[in-house]
Amino acid sequence: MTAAFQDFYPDEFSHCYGCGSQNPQGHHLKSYWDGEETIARFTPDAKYSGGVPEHVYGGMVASLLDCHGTASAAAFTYRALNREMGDGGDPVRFVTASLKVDFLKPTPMGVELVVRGKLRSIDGRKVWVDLSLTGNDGICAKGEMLAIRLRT
Ligand SMILES: CCCCC/C=C\C/C=C\C/C=C\C/C=C\CCCC(=O)SCCNC(=O)CCNC(=O)[C@H](O)C(C)(C)COP(=O)(O)OP(=O)(O)OC[C@H]1O[C@@H](n2cnc3c(N)ncnc32)[C@H](O)[C@@H]1OP(=O)(O)O
Repeated sequence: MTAAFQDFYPDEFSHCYGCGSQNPQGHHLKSYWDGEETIARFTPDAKYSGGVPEHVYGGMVASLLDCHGTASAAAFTYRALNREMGDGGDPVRFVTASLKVDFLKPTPMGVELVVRGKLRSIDGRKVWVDLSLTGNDGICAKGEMLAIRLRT
């Protein structure tokens, strides 16, 4: 089975509520390559409802974009450096500096959501990632992330 980007986070940095393997209460989001883009799939539990039970609340949408975006920034950088995650070299780790979310329409509850990441540009430690979240009827939210590579 293909490893997710988050599977390469060391345990001590894997406590993120959205994507950390060491957080038993967390969502454990997993991100993968999909050609030149990245992809993650997630079906929120019914308790993450918005104003009505049929819709997912905006914080969950932002959280999915956030965690998928930072993982994608790392993946895009490894690929740009012609490296593989877990290659034993200097780790490439990112945190979110800025995340803009446009909520285009309500995000449906009870269906698998698909989060996609596309590299816009890399400039030194700064990586811009374009994000989208799709429900069963098209794109519900778009995101623009600036991720910053942590100094090692
Ligand atoms: C943040 C905690 C650090 C501890 C985490 C430790 C380890 C993490 C390890 C691995 C990560 C692995 C997995 C990630 C897991 C989950 C991630 C989930 C996603 C998140 O949930 S993550 C949490 C939310 N996230 C934060 O909690 C960040 C708080 N923040 C900071 O920790 C600093 O702010 C930082 C590091 C971002 C930058 O600090 P810094 O000192 O390294 O760099 P500096 O300030 O020099 O910025 C360098 C260049 O970025 C430009 N720049 C910076 N910020 C900008 C902004 N907002 N808008 C436009 N441009 C900006 C500057 O203008 C400059 O540009 P230029 O080079 O052109 O001058």
